[in-house]
Amino acid sequence: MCRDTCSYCTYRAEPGDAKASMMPVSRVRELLQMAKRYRCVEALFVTGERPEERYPQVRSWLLREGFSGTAEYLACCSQLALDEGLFPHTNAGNLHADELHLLKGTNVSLGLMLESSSARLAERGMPHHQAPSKVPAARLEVLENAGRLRIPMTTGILVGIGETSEEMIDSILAMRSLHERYGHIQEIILQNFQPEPGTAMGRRPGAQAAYFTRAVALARIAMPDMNIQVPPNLSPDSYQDFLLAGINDWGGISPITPDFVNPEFPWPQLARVDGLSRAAGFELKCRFPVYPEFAQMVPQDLRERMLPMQDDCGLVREDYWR
Ligand SMILES: O=c1nc2n(C[C@H](O)[C@H](O)[C@H](O)CO)c3cc(O)ccc3cc-2c(=O)[nH]1
Ligand SMILES: C[C@H]1O[C@@H](n2cnc3c(N)ncnc32)[C@H](O)[C@@H]1O
Ligand code: MET
Ligand code: SF4
Repeated sequence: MCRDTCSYCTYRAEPGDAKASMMPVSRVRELLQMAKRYRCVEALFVTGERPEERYPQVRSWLLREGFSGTAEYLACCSQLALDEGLFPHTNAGNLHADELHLLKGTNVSLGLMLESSSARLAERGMPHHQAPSKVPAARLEVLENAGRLRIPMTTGILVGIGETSEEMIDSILAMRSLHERYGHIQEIILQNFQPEPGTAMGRRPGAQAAYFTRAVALARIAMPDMNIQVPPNLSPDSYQDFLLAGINDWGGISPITPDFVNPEFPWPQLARVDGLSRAAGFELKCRFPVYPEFAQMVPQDLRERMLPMQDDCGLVREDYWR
């Protein structure tokens, strides 16, 4: 559940919908244990935006479980992940500075998509009209607070939701400026919009492949040293285009859970991603949810947990699982 209503989102639910529930902590623990058995490294926590502000049912559920809000619940889940030997990365939308500070204690990095720097997309008839958290000034403020708190951040844009190409370019430059000011953007995701059945934008065309690939190339040209990710499940036929355009990251692939944000898009086989990356001249490696060059921003107790699994480059040791 979520206090926002983005026109492209199939993830959010209203109380009473079949899929509307917060995952009980016991279920979270179960999934984490399964994830460890499947050799996962990262636990990605994603929630709606402050659902307790909109729905009393959510607030009472959280209180019954012993949490003052979604952020406390996520801090608890993140600690469980650490206890099971996984490394948490949380994206709960806009968080207050005290909540960012709380989650920095258990997360090696946090995520918040800028989506777009265009305020026009929040006007009537546009995808963010009913999503106050997606007003660019609000998102930029959270990303700046994260910079002041020295939290390694993953951000990104959603491409093809009705922005003009000028607005798409401005969004790339806005992310670059953030990083120039605070030096905390560890990674940028370029996510292509895919229409989800049943949503307000369900009958719109998805991001055009050529336009999206050009956005990727522009991001690479604007930020030669940035880590740039395209999720592999949303464009299964264009891997080599993205590699040529300049990405160096495929994001997470889960062996145990679907992509709850785009449930129609199955995760690819690792062997296929590996094979296509290799054919384009790249080597697929396993990373932690914090890039090595940002690890010094991570609290020392968390950093120490990574040490036994790390190779000389700060990536996950190839022989760790043998
Ligand atoms: O590296 C990240 N990947 C994130 N991803 C990317 C994910 O790995 C997938 O590649 C895409 O969601 C594909 O739909 C998310 C996926 C979700 O299903 C929901 C939220 C996110 C948010 C992040 C994030 O904060 N950081
Ligand atoms: C978790 C992230 O998933 C993205 N997201 C939400 N809905 C969609 C969709 N229909 N298609 C592609 N990406 C989407 C947003 O960018 C959000 O921040
Ligand atoms: N609700 C948050 C956001 O839109 C987290 C991901 S969307 C499922 O930023
Ligand atoms: S994309 Fe995130 S903020 Fe928007 S409705 Fe979905 S869960 Fe809420």
